[in-house]
Amino acid sequence: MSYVERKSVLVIGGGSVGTIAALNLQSGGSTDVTLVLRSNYNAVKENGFHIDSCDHGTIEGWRPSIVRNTVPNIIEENIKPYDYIVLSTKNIPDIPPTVVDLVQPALPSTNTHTTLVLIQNGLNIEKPFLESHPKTIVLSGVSLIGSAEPSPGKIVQDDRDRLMIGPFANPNLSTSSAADDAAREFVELYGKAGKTDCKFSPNVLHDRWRKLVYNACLNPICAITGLDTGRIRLADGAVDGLVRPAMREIVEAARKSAGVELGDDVVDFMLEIDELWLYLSPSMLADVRKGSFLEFENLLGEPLKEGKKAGVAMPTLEVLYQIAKAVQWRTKEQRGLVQIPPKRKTEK
Ligand SMILES: NC(=O)C1=CN([C@@H]2O[C@H](COP(=O)(O)OP(=O)(O)OC[C@H]3O[C@@H](n4cnc5c(N)ncnc54)[C@H](OP(=O)(O)O)[C@@H]3O)[C@@H](O)[C@H]2O)C=CC1
Ligand SMILES: CC(C)(CO)C(=O)C(=O)O
Repeated sequence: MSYVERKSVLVIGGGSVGTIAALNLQSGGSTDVTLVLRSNYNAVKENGFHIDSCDHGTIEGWRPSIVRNTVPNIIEENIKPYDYIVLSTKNIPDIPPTVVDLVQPALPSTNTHTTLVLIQNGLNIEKPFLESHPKTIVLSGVSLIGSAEPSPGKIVQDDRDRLMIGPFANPNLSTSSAADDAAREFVELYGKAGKTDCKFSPNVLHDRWRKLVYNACLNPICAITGLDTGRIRLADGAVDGLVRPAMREIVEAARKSAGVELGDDVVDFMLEIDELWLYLSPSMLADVRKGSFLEFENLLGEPLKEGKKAGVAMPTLEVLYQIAKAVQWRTKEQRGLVQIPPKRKTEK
């Protein structure tokens, strides 16, 4: 009888993307998944997840092996280091806790066993971990899923899960072959149930810049205007006046700052990647509607910074960035994170 070693996976962030990741990993039958929840913890603990998925169908009352509302402290709780930690929270470096602080209890700085998988949008998201956890293999997960959590514990996935996994470059590791092996193994575990399209994709920088043509442009434009990707295509002049110029700036920034050639057709491709009649709300629009903080630094700020450093003129992205920052400030005020002087009448 052959013995197949089970893998332990900790998924931190059981929202729209993380729950589907946990479901794929658990359904494959070779992993034990622990899922860390926050605002939906009570709802899921009581009733499980209600999942309505174009890949998995409708599932009522789903739970992974373990559900908890804190990140395990593996030393204090005497837990064996996880084989993989998947981070699928929003990545919002301007709002505490940082992702490094969040993961730390389950991933000591000296870790060499656990592979960290970042299924998150944006650029330079691996950089803080390369400093805090120099010997940890960090994988990039670029996801093309369309998924939302309209109420706590209810996950609606209406666009197929396509996930590209590859290792982030890590100058602290002497060879890249262990990272390649970890990425390939994760792809196998994730796709084992046969419900998803998960691929090994070694050119992480290319994949991330390509996705930014969408996320740095449509996410903030939809979030700021309140229009989904179908309506923005129908709105008077918005595509030619706003979306295309923003997308072209990203294409140029990718070329000049990272040597990444995205090809002439990428703007049209990203504009039409969602069928118009899906009226898809990008995750940043969903966040504005929920009054949540925006992931604008990694999706917009980082590519803008890299492009400007390389001498690319990025006037559209600059304005989008400044507006997104003001929207973030509005949420900070609503949540009591900033204090303003009281309103006064003009003194005569
Ligand atoms: N949604 C989509 O279709 C797509 C999203 N992405 C990317 O995937 C990543 C995840 O996005 P998405 O799933 O949409 O986000 P969601 O907001 O739906 O889910 C994130 C989850 O992480 C939880 N979380 C956040 N911070 C913490 C914390 N400190 N401790 C514990 N839990 C925490 C949130 O809890 P709480 O509810 O309390 O905030 C929430 O449950 C993002 O980078 C996004 O850009 C990529 C492709 C498509
Ligand atoms: C556009 C989409 C849904 C791509 O899969 C995404 O990345 C997001 O909503 O942030």
